[in-house]
Amino acid sequence: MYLSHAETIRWLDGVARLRTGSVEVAVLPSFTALPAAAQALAGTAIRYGAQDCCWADAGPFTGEVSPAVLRELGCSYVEVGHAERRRHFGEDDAMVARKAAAAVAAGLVPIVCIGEPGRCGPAEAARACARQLAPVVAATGNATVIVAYEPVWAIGAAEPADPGHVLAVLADIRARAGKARIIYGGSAGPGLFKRLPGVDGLFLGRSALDLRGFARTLAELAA
Ligand SMILES: O=C[C@H](O)COP(=O)(O)O
Repeated sequence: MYLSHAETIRWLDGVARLRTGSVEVAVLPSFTALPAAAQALAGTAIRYGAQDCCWADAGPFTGEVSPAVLRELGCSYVEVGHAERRRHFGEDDAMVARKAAAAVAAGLVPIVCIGEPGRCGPAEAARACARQLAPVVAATGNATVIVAYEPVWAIGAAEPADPGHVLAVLADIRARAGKARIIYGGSAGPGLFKRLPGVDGLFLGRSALDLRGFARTLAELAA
């Protein structure tokens, strides 16, 4: 919710012109921009998805958005369990797991956000992530899932978490997450990827809104 609708459309047009090379790129704009994303990204390798979904495909859930409808709109991915959903909208680990399972059932790849709420050592952070991840693993089985490790305190911050911390927590997540790909988010941007060996990708927030910075990050992932 950083951009207006008109700004989002201009941003999507810019994203469509990015050189992605071998990097898999997906963007997750606001629900209202998904048809525009379909149009702007048609003919590119860039996929798109949503920032949340309901745990049900249809029924009496006023204001919610169905994962089946997201698929109908051409989404490949849907983010579930972002820290802001957990903090402002009361989403708990069980609800996030239900959403992830509903996404899988609808043919979407869930991007499941986990992360410790406050600054702490890697062992405590790994315990918090394990608690959040366990119901998701139980609910999604062998399905394709992406785990976005986002230390909550690093979201919207001046700097990402220290790479040593990230890599220590990531090792524990990887041991619990089966074949899921694990990406890092939280003030990620240019210069970070090479400092996180073994991370499968980055989850960009603010830095992706600057298309020149987005392009630099993409070039680093492609290198
Ligand atoms: O949704 C985006 C992530 O929470 C990261 O945001 P940020 O890169 O602006 O800190």
